[in-house]
Amino acid sequence: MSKTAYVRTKPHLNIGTMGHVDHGKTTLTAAITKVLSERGGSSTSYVSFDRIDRAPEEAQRGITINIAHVEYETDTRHYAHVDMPGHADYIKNMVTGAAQLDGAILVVSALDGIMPQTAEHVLLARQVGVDHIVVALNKADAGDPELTDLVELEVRELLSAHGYGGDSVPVVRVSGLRALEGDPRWTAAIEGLLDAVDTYVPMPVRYTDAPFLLSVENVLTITGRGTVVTGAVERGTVRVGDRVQVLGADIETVVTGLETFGKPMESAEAGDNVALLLRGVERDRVRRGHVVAAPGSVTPSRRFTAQVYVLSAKEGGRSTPVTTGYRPQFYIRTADVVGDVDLGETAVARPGDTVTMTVELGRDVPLESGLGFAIREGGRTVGAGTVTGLL
Ligand SMILES: Nc1nc2c(ncn2[C@@H]2O[C@H](COP(=O)(O)OP(=O)(O)OP(=O)(O)O)[C@@H](O)[C@H]2O)c(=O)[nH]1
Ligand SMILES: [Mg+2]
Repeated sequence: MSKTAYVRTKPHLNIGTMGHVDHGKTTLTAAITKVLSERGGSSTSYVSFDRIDRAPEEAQRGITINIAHVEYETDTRHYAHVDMPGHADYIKNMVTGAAQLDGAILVVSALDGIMPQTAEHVLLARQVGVDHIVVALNKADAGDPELTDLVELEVRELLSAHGYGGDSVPVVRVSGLRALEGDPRWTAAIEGLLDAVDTYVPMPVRYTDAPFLLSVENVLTITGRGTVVTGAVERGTVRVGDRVQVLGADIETVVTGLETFGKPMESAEAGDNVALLLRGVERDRVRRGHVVAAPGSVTPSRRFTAQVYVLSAKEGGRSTPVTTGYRPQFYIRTADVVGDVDLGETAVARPGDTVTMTVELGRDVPLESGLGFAIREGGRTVGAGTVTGLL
């Protein structure tokens, strides 16, 4: 563990790259850190492509599987950036990662245009509450300008169709590859992209005064120190020495260490990406999807009413209706839980319908009105909903 403490000098935001497989998300992520690391006065370190795509399984298959986090700093902000997987199988990770995003960079290859996962990621971003998207039209070095114009129109239309105001969304033509090579035209384009992110993605409201809550994304063991959970602080503040409850594991313990990007910190607040060292907790007691919270501040439950949009077949959803007794997976914060659907008098929900339903989950999870979730079945997203009441 590094000894240099994290110093909060600029507002912190969580953003990430999303988009179809091979459109250049990881290359662009590396290019952003390179351009910023070479800019005077920035504390950003360059993170190479290989270090972002680093899990052994990823190198073998050449696709991003786990969500990689990098950090960088512009003149006005500190960003944690998740490089999200493009492959359809890894949407589950994407749901987890995107849930914490204040904004996203949608990467679209100027050569290929909109592909199935481009559309799916925009839809998911909407569902998990990402309100601001900036588009990187990547591979602009290789694309024909007129075709690139068409791709831009297409992307704006897609964004408008999902309520993102496609006419006003910044679309920046970039080349992650050429910027990594240091070509001045394309490093300038990366600067332009970052300016668009700085100005277009607003600083979100952070609920720092609320009781602490963090949904566990990952669990690790640090030899000699104990069990660490990682994730984004959803609300509140946590300090070293604070008592916390781990919902799902039924444990109450004390936070004995706090870190962000390998740097120790005294206190973490809403929006921060952190690792929490938990006293005396065995590694296998805690899992992704559990929630760490201020003791007594949340009560898990399993029955709720929800407003749900059932995706149409065109959006990658089902082609047949959903009926009472349907039993899909519910993705709530970082949890993935099976649930029974009761449609009451409606009885049938057709693809494309918005319906009210009652859900009974397979286990208790912290729920509250207004919480968003995704419904998945057989590896694809089939619905998106919001909790309207607890039963
Ligand atoms: N010409 C050109 N090629 C690029 C550019 N950016 C990326 N590529 C190439 O496109 C391929 C895919 O790039 P990645 O960065 O791995 O794409 P990705 O979106 O992260 O892919 P997944 O993580 O598997 O979804 C690689 O061969 C890159 O070298 C670019 O700006 N211009
Ligand atoms: Mg990648």
